[in-house]
Parts: sequence; structure tokens; C-alpha cells
Amino acid sequence: MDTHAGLHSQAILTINAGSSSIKFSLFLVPQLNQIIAGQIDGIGGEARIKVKLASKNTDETIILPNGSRPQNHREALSFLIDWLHQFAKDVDVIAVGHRVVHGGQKYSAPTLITDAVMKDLDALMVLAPLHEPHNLAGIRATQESFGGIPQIACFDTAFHRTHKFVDDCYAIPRYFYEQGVCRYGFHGLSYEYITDRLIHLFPKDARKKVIIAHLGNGASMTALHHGDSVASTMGFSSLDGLPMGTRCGEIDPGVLLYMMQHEGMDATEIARVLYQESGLKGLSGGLSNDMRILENCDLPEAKEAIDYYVKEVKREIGALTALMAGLDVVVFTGGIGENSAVIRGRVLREMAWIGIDLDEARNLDGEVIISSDSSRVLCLKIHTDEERVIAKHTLELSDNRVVKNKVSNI
Ligand SMILES: Nc1ncnc2c1ncn2[C@@H]1O[C@H](COP(=O)(O)OP(=O)(O)O)[C@@H](O)[C@H]1O
Ligand SMILES: CC(=O)OP(=O)(O)O
Ligand SMILES: [Mg+2]
Repeated sequence: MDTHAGLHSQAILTINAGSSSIKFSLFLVPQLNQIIAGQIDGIGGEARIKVKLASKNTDETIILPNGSRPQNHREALSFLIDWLHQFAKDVDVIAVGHRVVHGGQKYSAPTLITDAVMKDLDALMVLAPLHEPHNLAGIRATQESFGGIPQIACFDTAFHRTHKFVDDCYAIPRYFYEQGVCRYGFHGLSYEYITDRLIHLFPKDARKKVIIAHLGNGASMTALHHGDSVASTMGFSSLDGLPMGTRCGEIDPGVLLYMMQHEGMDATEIARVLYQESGLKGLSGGLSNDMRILENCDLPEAKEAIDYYVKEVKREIGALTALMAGLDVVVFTGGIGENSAVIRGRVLREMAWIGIDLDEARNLDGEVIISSDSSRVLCLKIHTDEERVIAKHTLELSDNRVVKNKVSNI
């Protein structure tokens, strides 16, 4: 495989270590042309590496042979780094940017990673157990493999630090808030990318009252006014809000008390059920966490899981609209938001009362504008690109570091 990047081209590597996959990209500097985009998934099972080379404009999937299949994220990361050293040997990686899901209250912007930063992030691991441990493992793996080059953490929570206190707190004793028990909101890199695209594509609408629905394996929605996040459906952890592939979404805390008091479940068991056995998978009776499979299944449980999903998306659009006192634009993004005309269609048709007029043909064709020309609310489908946001911040911060080093060395 040849990246056609040219010998000793300089590039930024981005790593987005998720709950079940590791996404990676190489961007040439300074223009940030993406030369490789890829993903390792099926970690622990039949691991595959999917690669898209800009030079070929094709997707290639390599099913890893039995002996070399990574069994966990650590093995997958070391496999990925070896693979990159081999297949992108014409490229010099000058900085690595990482998606880090949780930045807590302290980190409201991308940050150059130091030992002190890693110590802070280690302490946040408990708040995002499905993501943060993998994010930090990714950082450690690239620190070992790429030596002293700058490593930048880009936080999912940072985008939401514009919320007012009442949109961030829970109605529990105030000292919990002081301890950091508050609504953080996630998927911020995706929201940042979509906000930039909106400003570029629809400058007159981008600063109005906007809801972005990031519907992927993890899912959340954010209300934006004047381009700033005012509220989001995910809260303290990545469990809250919409139902997800395997996560429950909003739930009465009384259910957790019931699980403890009547089922004798401890925190580890409850966490497993809420993070890994719930959502679409749980409601479909264990059928699948994948919307594609549920959409193509005739069993009533699959239908009910989709009905619940659609109901919750509508409910949250209503709630966020109420908080903004209006709605001008709805954007769908993420794996489900971008690819499922069924889900987009159902949500938008059933919300016609709010001023939405869906254009069925545009929706089926997956066009960017999916509402009719006479719709009061503009409805859009926009592909998200968290990796590009990471690369942009990594370039900015690593450039600064190079300049600073030069200055301090004089
Ligand atoms: N054509 C499709 N129709 C319905 N759902 C889809 C389609 N393609 C992908 N999806 C959904 O998108 C999900 C993955 O979304 P993605 O945003 O890539 O996930 P992640 O949160 O892991 O980044 C899959 O689990 C699947 O349910
Ligand atoms: C925070 C979160 O839910 O992330 P993902 O969608 O990658 O699972
Ligand atoms: Mg995602």
C-alpha cells in the first residue's frame, strides 16, 4: 500500500479510540489533506481494519488473520501503530491528536498533553468508563511509539462549557455540583465540526436556533443559539438523554435503587446493564444494537425498539426547542443520522406540527437539505468529521509549541 504522500511528508496522526472501535487518520500539514482514514473494529472478535486512501478513493477492508487479531484495545493500538509504521513509512508524523471524551470542569479547550494533564485525565476515567480508559491507552501507546512529538487532547465536553448554571446543574444538594457532579455534555468535536459547516454552507441560518442530532452508536442532541451550545441531552455521563446502541439514555434514578435493593445488583453489574445491555440492544430483546439490523427485522421487539428511539428523539427536540423558545434548523449527523432515511423521515414527519415539512425524495436521496423549500424549519443531513477537528486543533497547538520552543531556546 502506498500513501502517495511523497517521501518525508509531514503529517498529523489522529486517534479516536471509541468504545468498540479505533478510528485513525493521517493529515498532511499544513493544508490538512487527509491521506488515510481508517478504523479497526471487531476488537476481541473478528477484528478488521478498514482503510480509505485518498490516493485511491476506495475503501479496503483487511480481515486480520487469526493469530494477529487484537483481543483488546491495547493490542489493537499496538497493532495499529506497527501497521502505520509499515504502510505509511513515507510519512513523518510530527504530532498526534487524540479525542478524549471527558475533560471534566478543568479542560474547556484542546490541550497539550503533559504528565500533569495525564494525572488529571486518569482521575476522570470513572466518569466515562466506556471511552476514557481507551482514550488514555491511545495516548500512552503513541507516546511510547512516537517519542517526544507533541500530543494534543481534544475534549468532547469542551464545546458545552458555554452553558448557564441552570442548564448544567442537577437538583441535588449543591455540594455535589462543587464536586463536579453536573451536566457535561459530549460529542463536542462533532458539534464543533457541524457548526463550522453550517456557518460555511448556511451563514444566515447558522446563528439562529439550531438543534444538532448526533445519532451514532452513542447519541446526543444539542441546542445552539448564536453558534454556542445552550443545552445538551447528555449529562454527567455518556448514559443520559437519548437511547443508544447499548446505553439506556434517560432513566428514573429510582430504577437504579430498585436494581440495588430488590435485585441485589452492585455498581459493577448495574454499570454493565446500563452501558452494555440496554438501549436498542436491550429493548430489542438482545437482537442487536445496530439500527440497520433492526430496520430490516420484522419481530415486534425490533419495531418497539425503533418506536422508542423515535419517540425519545422527538421528545428531546421538543424539550430543546422549549429551552430556546423556538427552532429554525435541525441537523442530523452520525452513523444513524447520516444513513437512516427511515429514522430521519419518521422523526421529521411526526414533528410537522413544529413547522417542519419533509421533502420525501430529498430525504431518501440523502441530500443535504431534506426539508421542502416552503418548510419553516430548515432540516439538514450533514456528514460529521471529528478527526478533522482534532487535526485542526493539533496543528494549531503543536505549531505554537514549536514557536514557543524556538523562542525559549534563544
Ligand atoms: N444505513 C444505515 N441505516 C441505519 N443505521 C445505520 C446505517 N449505517 C450505520 N448505521 C448506524 O450507525 C451506527 C454507528 O454510528 P457511528 O456514528 O459510526 O458510531 P460511533 O458512535 O461508534 O462513532 C451503527 O451502529 C448503525 O446502527
Ligand atoms: C460520548 C459518546 O457517546 O461517544 P461515542 O458516540 O463515540 O460512543
Ligand atoms: Mg461516535
